Amino acid sequence: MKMVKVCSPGTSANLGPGYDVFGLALYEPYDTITVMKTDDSNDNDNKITITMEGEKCEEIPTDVDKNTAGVVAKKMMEDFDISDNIHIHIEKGIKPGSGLGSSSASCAGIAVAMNELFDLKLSKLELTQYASLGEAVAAGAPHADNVAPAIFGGFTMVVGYEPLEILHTPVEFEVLVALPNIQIPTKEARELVPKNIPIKDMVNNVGKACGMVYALHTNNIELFGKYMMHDAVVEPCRAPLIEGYSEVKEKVKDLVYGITISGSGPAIISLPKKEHILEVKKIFKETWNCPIYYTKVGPGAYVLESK
Ligand SMILES: Nc1ncnc2c1ncn2[C@@H]1O[C@H](COP(=O)(O)OP(=O)(O)O)[C@@H](O)[C@H]1O
Ligand SMILES: N[C@@H](CCOP(=O)(O)O)C(=O)O
Repeated sequence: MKMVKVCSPGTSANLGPGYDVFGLALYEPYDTITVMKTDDSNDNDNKITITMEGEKCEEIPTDVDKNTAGVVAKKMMEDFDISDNIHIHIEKGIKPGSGLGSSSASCAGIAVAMNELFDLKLSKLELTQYASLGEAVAAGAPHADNVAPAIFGGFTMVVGYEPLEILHTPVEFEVLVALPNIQIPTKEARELVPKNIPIKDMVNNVGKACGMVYALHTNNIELFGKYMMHDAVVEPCRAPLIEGYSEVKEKVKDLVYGITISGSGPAIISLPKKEHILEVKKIFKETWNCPIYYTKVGPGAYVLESK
């Protein structure tokens, strides 16, 4: 095999009270990652080269140690004694700094592509472990709540980091996502998260997060959305970064099942009530005049082509 092309989804992490734990894979937007064996060796005698096209790609480093895909590919090559030269091409469909797991789509996509190209036979958990190394470069911490759904698809919970433990539930529902035209680097947004929290906020978040899992397993989207809106810890610190968000949340709270900041923002994820979709879209458009994705929960990264 000489090349593999993978589709790697955008993801929405946290979902309110599930900071660094909950994540959802989306059908749209997505990145496409191609990795190919090459005979070229470049000036730095580096075995990996990277090119990019698409959403704001001019802002993303192509240096192997700074690009999230490069970091993951390099570590996999070291661990499996891979001596081929490779070239990675990323078609960026997810704007960086979006809150839709742009950096992690590249991490997850390259892990899946390398696994296929070199027939490594890694499990999804092992792929998630490799992919989270790339997140450390983008966000300053190897948080796995984006890479887990990007690999497993559906809804995922990172129930432990050391060792990494993921629980996965396939779910089916629609989401309406607004992507306001600002960029919020995850690294900076993580600095706003309080280092200590009052016990009552911890009790609130654990309670609401448990309620969301119960709601998923009893197919109760209404309950899931209701609890998703009640993060007492992280959302209050980040909401001021997104102009208009608090007002929009108030305006649409009865028109959707739930609404919250996606990841570290600025994307906003909502669970729409079918009969109010147009009204909610209009409110998003009037406030942010920005791209809107009406999509649904989707699969994890998958191979599009290999030859
Ligand atoms: N392959 C990549 N795709 C996207 N961003 C990358 C990539 N490699 C490095 N980065 C860096 O990661 C940061 C974007 O990640 P992040 O702030 O987590 O945004 P998002 O919420 O969209 O994932 C930017 O500084 C970007 O330059
Ligand atoms: N749990 C992380 C999730 C960041 O998601 P992203 O899509 O903004 O990268 C956080 O909230 O910092």
